[in-house]
Amino acid sequence: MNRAEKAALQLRAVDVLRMLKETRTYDELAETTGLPAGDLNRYVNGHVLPGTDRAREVVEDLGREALAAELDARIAVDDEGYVDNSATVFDQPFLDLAAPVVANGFDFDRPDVVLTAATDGITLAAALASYYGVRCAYAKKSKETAVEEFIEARQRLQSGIELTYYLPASAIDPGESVLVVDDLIRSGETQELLLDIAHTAEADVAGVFALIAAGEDGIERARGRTDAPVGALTSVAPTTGRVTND
Ligand SMILES: O=P(O)(O)OC[C@H]1O[C@H](OP(=O)(O)OP(=O)(O)O)[C@H](O)[C@@H]1O
Ligand SMILES: Nc1ncnc2[nH]cnc12
Repeated sequence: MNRAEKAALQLRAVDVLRMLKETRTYDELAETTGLPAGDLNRYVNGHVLPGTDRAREVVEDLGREALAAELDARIAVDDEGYVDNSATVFDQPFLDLAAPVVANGFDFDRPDVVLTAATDGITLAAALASYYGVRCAYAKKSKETAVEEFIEARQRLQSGIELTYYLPASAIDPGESVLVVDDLIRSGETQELLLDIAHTAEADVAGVFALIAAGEDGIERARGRTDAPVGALTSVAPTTGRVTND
């Protein structure tokens, strides 16, 4: 690891600790991390940087587990298994703090573009794009006025309804690397449409990520479409109720 990579890892660890500190006292943070409260205080306040080994532990293992627990505490699941994750997707500062943990915990290569589907994936995609310092793009269910050329992806859903997503063709250049993200993956149909868009754009796929997997079908479906890493931070049981897709 060269000096710059070491510094980047140390700074990411500080980001993770700051995210965890949002909802904890220093004593609680010491309990979560197994690190002394005094050291944690110095890291969080930016007076001292954690050593490389500590930084790696914080970023790769601890951060991911703690973030998953934080996410679980923020989501509500109704009796048919539908997820209300407004407390997460409406909280941009939380997602900004989550981004380094996601980026480092899932082995994604740094993309050129983070791609999602409007609407609920947008804040997560923005947080990851900002973390990587790259563009964020979102496909929509309608064509934006004044855009001349679109990439379209259409699919007939399990429900029988046809769904089309449109992305301005200028959003992704051939040969660019795309990280496909969404707040939630259930059937995987939305992610598949986004992967179709990446394919039409002649882009490479850096990975597929969702904050929440409702069942395993969507993750498996995405894995069938790419060799890049595919993952979700947490999972809930699949829906039991009527399947809707508006
Ligand atoms: O894996 P899937 O079965 O495709 O489901 C996941 C998709 O469903 C939700 O979006 P929705 O279509 O409800 O649109 P919204 O983001 O505008 O709410 C969610 O934000 C994902 O994009
Ligand atoms: N909020 C949600 N919960 C579970 N499955 C879904 N599929 C689409 N939106 C969903």
